[in-house]
Amino acid sequence: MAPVRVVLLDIEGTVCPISFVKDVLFPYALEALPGTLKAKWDSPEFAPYRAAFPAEHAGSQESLAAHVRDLMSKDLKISYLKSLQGYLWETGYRNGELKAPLFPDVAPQLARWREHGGAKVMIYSSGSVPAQKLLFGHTNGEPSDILPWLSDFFDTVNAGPKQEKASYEEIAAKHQEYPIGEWLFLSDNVKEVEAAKQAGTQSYIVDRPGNAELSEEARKQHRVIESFEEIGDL
Ligand SMILES: CSCCC(=O)C(=O)COP(=O)(O)O
Ligand SMILES: [Mg+2]
Repeated sequence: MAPVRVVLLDIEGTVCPISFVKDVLFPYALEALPGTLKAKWDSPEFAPYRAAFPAEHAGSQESLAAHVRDLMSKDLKISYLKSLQGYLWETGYRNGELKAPLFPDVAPQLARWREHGGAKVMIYSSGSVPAQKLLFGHTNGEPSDILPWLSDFFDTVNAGPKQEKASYEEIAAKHQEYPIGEWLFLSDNVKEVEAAKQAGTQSYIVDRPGNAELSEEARKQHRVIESFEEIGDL
C-alpha cells in the first residue's frame, strides 16, 4: 500500500453528524431565507447568489424562496443552492448560534497528522467552499477555529460532482506534488468512495452514528472505519 500524504475529507456523515446538517443547518437557512431576501434582494452583495439561480425562479422573492424550499426538501446538492446556504449560515456562525459538532476523534486526529507532519488534510464536500470554511472556523472544539489545519478546499464548483471519477482527478491535478495513489479519501457515501478509487486514490467508508446503513456488498468491497483513530499516524 502506498503511503498517505493527503487525507481528503467529506464533511456530512464523516466529520460531523448528518443530523447537524438536516436538523440544525437546514432549518436555520429556511428560517433566515425570507428576511434575507427582503433585506438583500437588490443589494450588490446578494446579486451573485440571485444571478446563479435559473431565471424562471429568480424573478421574485416568493418564487426564489419556493424554489429553495423545494430543492432543500429533496436535499439536492446543486451548486447555486449550496452557495446560497453558505450565505444564509454566515450570521449564525458569526454570532455563535451555529457551532459545528465534530465527531470526538476528528480534531485530535487532524492535530496528530499535523504534528507528525505526515499528511496534509484537505476537504471535498458538496457544501460550498465558503460554507466549509465557516464550519471548520466555528467548531464545538478547542480551538474552535481549525481552519489553519486544512490545506485546501474543494466543492462541486471547483472540482465537480462527488460521484464522478473526473472530480478526484481534477483535485489531484491541482496538487501534482502528491501522486494520486498517495491520497486517502474518507466519506460516508459508497458511490463517492467508488468514484475516488476509480480515479486511483485510496478510499475508506466512514460509518458514523446516524449514517445510512451500509450494504453487505459495500462492507465486502471497501474498508469501513468508525473513527479516524483507526487510521493512526501517517
Ligand atoms: C459544509 S456545508 C454543510 C454540509 C452540506 O450542506 C452538505 O451538502 C454536505 O455534503 P457532504 O458532501 O459533505 O456530504
Ligand atoms: Mg457525506
